[in-house]
Amino acid sequence: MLKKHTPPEHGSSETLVEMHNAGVFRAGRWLVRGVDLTVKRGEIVTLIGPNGSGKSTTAKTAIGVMQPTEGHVHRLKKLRIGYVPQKVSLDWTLPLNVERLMTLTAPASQAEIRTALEAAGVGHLAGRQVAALSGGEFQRSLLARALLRKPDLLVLDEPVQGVDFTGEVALYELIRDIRDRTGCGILMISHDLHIVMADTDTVICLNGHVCCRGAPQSVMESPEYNRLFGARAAQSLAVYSHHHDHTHLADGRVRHADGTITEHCHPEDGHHHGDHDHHTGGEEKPDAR
Ligand SMILES: Nc1ncnc2c1ncn2[C@@H]1O[C@H](COP(=O)(O)OP(=O)(O)OP(=O)(O)O)[C@@H](O)[C@H]1O
Repeated sequence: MLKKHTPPEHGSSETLVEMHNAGVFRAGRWLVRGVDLTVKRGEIVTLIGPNGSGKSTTAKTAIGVMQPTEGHVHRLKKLRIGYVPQKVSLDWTLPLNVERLMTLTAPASQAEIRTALEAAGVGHLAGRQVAALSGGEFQRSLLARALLRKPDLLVLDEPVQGVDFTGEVALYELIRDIRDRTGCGILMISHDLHIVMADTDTVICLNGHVCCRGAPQSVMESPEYNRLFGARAAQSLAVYSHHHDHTHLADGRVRHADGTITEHCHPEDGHHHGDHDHHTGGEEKPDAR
């Protein structure tokens, strides 16, 4: 199992990227305007907002894939960025295994690939055809590819797309663990409004401009958020926080809170009442039920 590092103190940590009053004008209109955003080392910032509200545009501008028309973007010198885009263009009819997927965009050694896949909880899938992966396994493989760069800043555009609720929860845990282990900063985009991970330090709600921002709880309660998404969305927006009471090992067996190991989960196994942390990486894989 990989060793966890204590996350750095957010207050004193280095700023990785900073946007001041950034605006992007394309095809005769402003896609976003007036965006202020900061991501520090060890911090998780989540962009939420409806379709077309400018979340991807903001993230791409933050990492330099798109240039702002007005305002400023400052990135730390020699910032290493790991980016998982919203869409990945792959020819799904061609044979491609996970190991090869890892080196499509940049070369990497076998050892680096193995370490990254294990860190993303998919070490056992190296030889698997990409077309045969589940939604969660595919997202984890993309995450592993981004980790290959040993990023200071990880930018994840809808990392839980195509993943069911429990898989989503497990992926959020993995993302938090990556932050804890590496101390990287994370800029994450979420289009699903029903769950924002508890470890998010700041939620920025976009609607062509910054509608509101703050800690997840304060955004949920803000009148701007409620006006934009309505009372129903506000009711369903949950801040996710829980402990697992069991751990899935790489060979498929399950280790329980009392240390016993069984072939499968017990029907009564829960996700909300454990008293120990759920671990990912190393010889263990996260609970992705
Ligand atoms: N290069 C571009 N030129 C013109 N319009 C663009 C460009 N890129 C994005 N847009 C438009 O800008 C708007 C914001 O797009 P963006 O992808 O940032 O939204 P989003 O909030 O990430 O949406 P979604 O939740 O659907 O992914 C959309 O209407 C999109 O069509």
